Amino acid sequence: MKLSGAISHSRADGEKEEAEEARVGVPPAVAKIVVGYALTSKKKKSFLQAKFIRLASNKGIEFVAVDLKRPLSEQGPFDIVIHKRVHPEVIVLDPPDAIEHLRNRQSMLEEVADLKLPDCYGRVCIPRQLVISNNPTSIPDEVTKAGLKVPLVVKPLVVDGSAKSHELFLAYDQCSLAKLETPMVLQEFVNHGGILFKVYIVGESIKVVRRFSLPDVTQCDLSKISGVFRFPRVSSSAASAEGANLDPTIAELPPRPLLEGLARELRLRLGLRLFNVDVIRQNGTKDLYYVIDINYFPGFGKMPEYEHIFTDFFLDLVQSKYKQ
Ligand SMILES: Nc1ncnc2c1ncn2[C@@H]1O[C@H](COP(=O)(O)OP(=O)(O)OP(=O)(O)O)[C@@H](O)[C@H]1O
Ligand SMILES: O=P(O)(O)O[C@H]1[C@H](O)[C@@H](O)[C@H](OP(=O)(O)O)[C@@H](OP(=O)(O)O)[C@H]1O
Ligand SMILES: [Mg+2]
Ligand SMILES: [Mg+2]
Repeated sequence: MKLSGAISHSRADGEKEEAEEARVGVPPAVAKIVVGYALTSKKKKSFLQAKFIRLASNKGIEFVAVDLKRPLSEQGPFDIVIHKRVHPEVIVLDPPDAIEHLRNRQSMLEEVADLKLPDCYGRVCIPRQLVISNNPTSIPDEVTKAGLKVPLVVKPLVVDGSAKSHELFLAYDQCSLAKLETPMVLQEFVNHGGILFKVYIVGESIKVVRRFSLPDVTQCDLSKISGVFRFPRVSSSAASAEGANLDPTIAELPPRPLLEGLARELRLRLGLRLFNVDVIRQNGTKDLYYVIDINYFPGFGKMPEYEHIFTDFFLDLVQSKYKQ
């Protein structure tokens, strides 16, 4: 099969003809790269948009669903396989172990905490956080012992693509935390002027966009409010922060060299090529950044120019394999 072999040249003639017949809408002369995908139907809808399929098809790239119930060796042949499921037969892009690392909100940020980036363009760190695995009644003590300050963002420990794993709360006091479901991560809330930077990484390309985020919490809020409050997925909402009339000092993008260094290091340390990083800048500072979330294969369909970035990425992947 074609997973580790060269593109169409490795096929027997009969096999080649059969494969080309199955490629609806792709002229045989340009059909060169078959990308197998094993994605949830939600992910398929957000990623495989008509415009992208058209553009890729014009450049000889075709997408074929991987049938998870059949051995991969009976399918394809594929040049590239993309997936967002741990599936033992398919270890192509990216390694399941490396993806697994991002399915836990504690391990996902460990590499960022260990980074030693030069700080000429700013510092990058992570908020203080604590994992609570069981016995919610001991939470207030554990929080005090860990020296965590309210407000706290409460996040499910495991991120598995379900809506529940994106159900987040903001806690204004420690006592109310006892009623929440474990295992969870308690992360210090960092005031950041209500703007978040989503840094998308596709191989060596990076693309950064602004998104709306949670507003700052003041000392006055803290003295008046108590309890835990569920909050919606602010940064994924349809309204874009890109066109909004934002305070330039808050909305100014992080320096490009800082993001490039961060992306390069994370790509190497995580061993992943398709992910995004949520970055905020602490309010009142010019250069103190926090990474609060890393997502494997996020909503790339919302990344500007994703069709071109992915098409180039796939072409580069295949070309470098040839060179090797
Ligand atoms: N430590 C923090 N300080 C300030 N705001 C935060 C913090 N953590 C999360 N937020 C806010 O909550 C939002 C959701 O948090 P997070 O990105 O961790 O959740 P998620 O469910 O993994 O989101 P995504 O849809 O990006 O996967 C962030 O986009 C940001 O607006
Ligand atoms: O487009 P951004 O703002 O980056 O948000 C993404 C999240 O970060 C991803 O975690 C979502 O994917 P999962 O729901 O599979 O985790 C992803 O789901 P999607 O691919 O269905 O759009 C998005 O919600
Ligand atoms: Mg996020
Ligand atoms: Mg996330």
